[in-house]
Amino acid sequence: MVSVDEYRAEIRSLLGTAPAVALPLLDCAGLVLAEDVLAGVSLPPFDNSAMDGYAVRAADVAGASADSPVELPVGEDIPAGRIDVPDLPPGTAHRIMTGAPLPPGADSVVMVERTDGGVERVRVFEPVAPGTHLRRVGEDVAKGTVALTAGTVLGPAQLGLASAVGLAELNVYRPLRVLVVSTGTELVVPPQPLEHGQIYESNSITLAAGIRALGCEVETAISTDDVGLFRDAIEPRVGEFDLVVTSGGVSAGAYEVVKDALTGLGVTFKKVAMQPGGPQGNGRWNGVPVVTLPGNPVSVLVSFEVFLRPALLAALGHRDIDRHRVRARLTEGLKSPSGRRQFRRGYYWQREGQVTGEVGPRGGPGSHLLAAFTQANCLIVLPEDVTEAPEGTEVDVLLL
Ligand SMILES: Nc1nc2c(c(=O)[nH]1)N[C@H]1C(S)=C(S)[C@@H](COP(=O)(O)OP(=O)(O)OC[C@H]3O[C@@H](n4cnc5c(N)ncnc54)[C@H](O)[C@@H]3O)O[C@H]1N2
Ligand code: MOO
Repeated sequence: MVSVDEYRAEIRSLLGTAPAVALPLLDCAGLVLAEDVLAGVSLPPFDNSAMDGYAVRAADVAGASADSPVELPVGEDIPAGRIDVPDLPPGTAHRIMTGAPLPPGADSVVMVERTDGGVERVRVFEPVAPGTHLRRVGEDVAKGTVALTAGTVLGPAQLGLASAVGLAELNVYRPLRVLVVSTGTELVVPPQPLEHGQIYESNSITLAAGIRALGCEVETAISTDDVGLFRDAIEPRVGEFDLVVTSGGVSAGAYEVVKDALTGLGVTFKKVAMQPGGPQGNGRWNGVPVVTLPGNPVSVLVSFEVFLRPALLAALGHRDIDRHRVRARLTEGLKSPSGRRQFRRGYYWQREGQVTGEVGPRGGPGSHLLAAFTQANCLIVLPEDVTEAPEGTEVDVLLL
């Protein structure tokens, strides 16, 4: 048996790191920047107005008040987008809009609300300090400096900034193309009718949804437990993918299609000291990384959480690959098999003012209890040397 930590490392090194690729900004959402981005322009690119109003010299309106306004002739209109910006002669104002370039000579902007809004001449009711309502060139980003560092996860703010500094594409770690294969002669794809002895297939949707949420591209396939049919259906497609993930057919019985088809082709099967998710396999099939998960739906989810999710995140360039881990007190006693790390589905909460949260199990240890998983918000971790954890025991909890 290999330990959970050894097997995690094995899957991580199997998946490696995806190559970098240039993608249009919107296709980069959720992906990780592969290299630093230098700002090709300053932000703001020029001194500009933060308000709709009048560009003035502060000295010209120094004595203004509601009772004795200062009246200035209005020279020109400077809407946002005007590129031939006229100078501001002393003793005059230009009408200016938010985002418009500050005319040379002006040192501040008076909001339109502090004036009579005049078009030919304007009466100003308040003085302004020099620099008021201005946004200075380079205040946000200076041209030539690093606007986004390699390793940044690209969300709305980061992609907006990339566009703001003039980029249409970014170099990101390429989303992996993953083939998810469910195996089992008993499997029926909804909404086909079900015979007694058959079940509806669910692992492919579980895995595809989990993998796609990380930013990968996913296709799914279903195979019976016939080794020949499995090889004929899947092998020709393997080369199109960066990773193949199978579920089912890896344990100890007869008709273990994945084990039977891939043993001797570069995939090795082993037992990991965990529950659920004990029977596992991985390797390369025609050079393509393959991870073979056990078939039980909860084993699939737990294996995804413990092995695949962190390895995929690392391959996609993420640094933060682990779920947040907190300590919590069990609200119910739990039993765990000796020598195995048990991951129980749980619900974690923290009362106001409480330092350590509380956690209660959702469903039993059975790896077929998929509905209970949907009620869970965490995995409770019971270490290898723990066989009994009474109510009140402090445990590690992985927040999902
Ligand atoms: N004699 C032993 N029997 C079993 C052992 C063992 O060590 N010795 N290990 C058990 C454990 S633990 C697990 S986990 C399973 C893993 O078995 P397989 O990977 O071979 O999975 P299957 O037998 O194909 O399926 C298990 C279970 O899950 C259902 N299943 C499979 N695929 C799907 C799917 N795509 N959607 C929904 N449900 C699926 C399948 O019908 C079975 O009920 O082996 C234990 N046995
Ligand atoms: O390891 Mo199996 O995944 O316990 O049910």
